[in-house]
Amino acid sequence: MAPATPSRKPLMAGNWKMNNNHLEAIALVQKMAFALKEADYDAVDIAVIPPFTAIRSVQTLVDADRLGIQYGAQDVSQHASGAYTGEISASMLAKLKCSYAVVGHSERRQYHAETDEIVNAKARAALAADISPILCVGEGLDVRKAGGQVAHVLAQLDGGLAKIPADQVRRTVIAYEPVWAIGTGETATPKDAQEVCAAIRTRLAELYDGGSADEVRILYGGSVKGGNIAAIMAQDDVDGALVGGASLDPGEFVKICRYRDLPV
Ligand SMILES: O=C[C@H](O)COP(=O)(O)O
Repeated sequence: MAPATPSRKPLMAGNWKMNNNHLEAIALVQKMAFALKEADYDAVDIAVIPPFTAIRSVQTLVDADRLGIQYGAQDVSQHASGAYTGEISASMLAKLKCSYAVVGHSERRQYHAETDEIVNAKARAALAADISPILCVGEGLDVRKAGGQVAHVLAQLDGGLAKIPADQVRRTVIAYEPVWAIGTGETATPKDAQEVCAAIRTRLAELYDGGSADEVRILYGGSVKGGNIAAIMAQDDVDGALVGGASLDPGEFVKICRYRDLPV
């Protein structure tokens, strides 16, 4: 597919998962902000995805210091409001000025039995609140070994994007995260990542149109670190990364954001 265009500004999103209380979150964002320069924000969208309990603290810090760091949530309810104990609605996240909500992360699919239908409802709830969903897709090791990764991922994509119109898909971010590469130290090769990300973009063009497909950012996730990000970002259809473990280390995450300075 076509190489990245200026309309696809790269996105580096740090998914902290269940790490960092609100005080630790403030300290981590302060360290990142101290290291990041204006030119970094110009080149790349940089986001942190803290636990719900830390979002308000991150917002306060970002607002007070006028930081260029964006932020989002790790999940969002499919419901608008009501008797859903423990859930957080998209409008609540919008009130905290979240730019993103991760939906369908493999850990949610695996430990909370989230289906493509639920993931789709969450993505639509986020979009209705003007929040960009980061829709995660990815195959397990058994599927990869059988060579079924593209079919598996495209089925998740079709399900996750159901009833989302073209004007909204442009604001959606897709994250390709092979489950076998998450937190394992195993990274997909750049070629593996490109194969699936290119297939995702081709499917977007089939479901919508070439223009929309060209605008959607497709991230890679799975053991991304400073040592492998440059080669991953050199792939035509990879527009950024959803970073887990390495995003907890401000020095490493800033290095990832500055992938252009690293050798491929
Ligand atoms: O959301 C992030 C991904 O699950 C990747 O996590 P990881 O970088 O720790 O492998």
